[in-house]
Amino acid sequence: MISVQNISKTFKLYRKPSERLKEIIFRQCRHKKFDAVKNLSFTVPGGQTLGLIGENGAGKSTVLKLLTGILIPDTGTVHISGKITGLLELGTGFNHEFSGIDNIIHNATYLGLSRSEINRKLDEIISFTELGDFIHEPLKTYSSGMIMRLAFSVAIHAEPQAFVVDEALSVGDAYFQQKCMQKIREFKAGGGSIVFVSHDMNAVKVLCDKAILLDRGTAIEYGEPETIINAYNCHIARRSVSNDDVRAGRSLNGYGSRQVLIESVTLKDEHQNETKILISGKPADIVITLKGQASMEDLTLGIVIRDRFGQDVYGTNSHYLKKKIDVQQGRTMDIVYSFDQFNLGPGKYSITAAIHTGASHVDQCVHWVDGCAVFETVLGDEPFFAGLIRLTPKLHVNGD
Ligand SMILES: Nc1ncnc2c1ncn2[C@@H]1O[C@H](COP(=O)(O)OP(=O)(O)OP(=O)(O)O)[C@@H](O)[C@H]1O
Repeated sequence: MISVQNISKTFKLYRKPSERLKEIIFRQCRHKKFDAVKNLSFTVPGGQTLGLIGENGAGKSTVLKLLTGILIPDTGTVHISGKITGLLELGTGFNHEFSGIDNIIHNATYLGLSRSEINRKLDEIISFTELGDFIHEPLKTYSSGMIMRLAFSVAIHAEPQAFVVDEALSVGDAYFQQKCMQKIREFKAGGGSIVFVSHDMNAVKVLCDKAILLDRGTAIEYGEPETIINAYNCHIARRSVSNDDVRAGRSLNGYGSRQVLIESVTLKDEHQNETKILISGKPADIVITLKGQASMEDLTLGIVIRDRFGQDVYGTNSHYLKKKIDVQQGRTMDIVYSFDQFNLGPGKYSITAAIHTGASHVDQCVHWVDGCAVFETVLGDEPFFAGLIRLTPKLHVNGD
C-alpha cells in the first residue's frame, strides 16, 4: 500500500549557480520559489496500479522521487507498507565506471538486500537482463536500453512491495518492454502497489486501475483511467482556445471552440443502410456530419476507434490522408471515411471524432466528441478468427 497525504515540494530556482553562493554569503534571498508538487494526496492499495499523467513539467517525476525517498517532501507524509523500488530516470544510482555485475551488487545493497540475498538472487537478476557477456563490461559501454534492462532487473528482484515506473521503460526494445510489462503484471497480481508515469495513454489504460491528471503540481482530476485520459485531452485542447470559447464549448457533447460542430456520426453498411452492426471484412462507411457556425478553412477531421477496454484500435485524420476540409457558415457537410473491407475483429467499439487545425488537436481544437458513436462488429460467413484485426492468411500444407 502506498499512502500519500498532502505532500508539497517547492524548489528554489537560481538564475546562475553563483547566486546560490551569494545567497549564503550575503544572507540575501537570491532565488525564486517554484511549487513542483502542491497538496497531493492519494493511496494505492496492494494489487493496484495508479497512473500519473500530465504535460511536461506537471510534476510526475517529482512525485516518483518523493515516493522513493530521492526527494523529501516539504510538507505532508509518504507512507509505504514495505520497500519501494522502481525504474526512475535512467542510470540513477549507477556508477558508469563499474561493470554491470558490480552495479547490480551496489544497487541491490542500496535497495536493502543483504550480501547473502544478493548472492542468492544474482544469477536470476543477470539472467533477466539477457545481457550475456556484456554484464562484465563497464556501464559506460552500455546503450540506454541496456542500462534500463539492468536497472529494471535489480529493482523488480529487490523484493519490493511498491514499484514506480517512469518513462525510462520506453527506452527498452519492444521485446524487453513486453518482458517488463509481464513482470509488472506478476508483481501486481502478487499484491504489489504500482505508480506508473507515462505519456503512452494506451499503456495507462491497459495497466492502471485509477489515474491522476497532474497540472502544475496539483491533481486536477482523479478517477477511471479512460475518464482521466479524456480529461487530459480536453485539458490540452483547452489551452488552444480562449477561455470564453471553452466555457461556451465544453459540455456533454464534447468540447472545443465550436466554430464548427460535429453534429452526428453514423455508420453505414455495404448497402448504404444506417447500422450499428458491421460485418467484419465487408465494406462500411463512417459518416461524420459537420455544421459550420462560422466559416473555417483547411480543417482536419480525425477519428479514433476504441475497443471495449478504451484502447485505441485505429485512428487517422484528413491531414494524414492529405485532404483539406473547408466549412462554410450555416452549411452542413458530410465527410465519409469509406472502408473497402472493415477489418476489425468481432466486438464492441466506440468512435471518437475531432475537428481541429493542423496535424493534431493540440494546435487548435474546434470540436472533440468522445464516444460519439458505438457499434459492434460481428463475423459474417467467413471462417472464425480471434482477436482485434482480421488478417487474411493463406494456409499452405505440405507446400501445396
Ligand atoms: N531539482 C530541481 N530544481 C528545480 N526545479 C526542478 C527540479 N526538479 C524538477 N524541477 C521542476 O519541477 C517541475 C516538475 O518537473 P517534473 O520532472 O516532475 O515534471 P514531469 O511531469 O515529470 O515532466 P516530464 O513529462 O517532462 O517528464 C518542472 O518545472 C521542473 O523544471
